[in-house]
Amino acid sequence: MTEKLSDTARKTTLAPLLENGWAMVEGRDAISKTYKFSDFPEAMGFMTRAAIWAEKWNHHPEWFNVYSRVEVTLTTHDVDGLSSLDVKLARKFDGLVG
Ligand SMILES: C[C@H](O)[C@H](O)[C@H]1CNC2=NC(N)=NC(=O)C2=N1
Repeated sequence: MTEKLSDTARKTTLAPLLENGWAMVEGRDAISKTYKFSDFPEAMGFMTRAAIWAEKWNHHPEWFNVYSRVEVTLTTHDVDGLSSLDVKLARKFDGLVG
């Protein structure tokens, strides 16, 4: 059962992401990050690898791509806000580029 992130979890698990390029989305309980790549194939490579994890975990990003830029927004629609699944996916996405 997915639940909204508790205040404690926000301090312990969300805070490090917010120091690593993720930001709260204004007016929503969601986080976003813009990844920059060298070109379109690199951006698509990231999206393809990210999509495999999203599908595996049944947790899907909202995202927008233009050429080498990928803007990712994560939130959990089922709880209308952030959950541990968003933290898990954000960490995975950062790991794919790291
Ligand atoms: C029915 C299906 O399990 C749900 O719609 C899943 C799919 N992917 C999802 N992705 C995200 N980001 N939030 C959800 O609540 C969600 N729910």
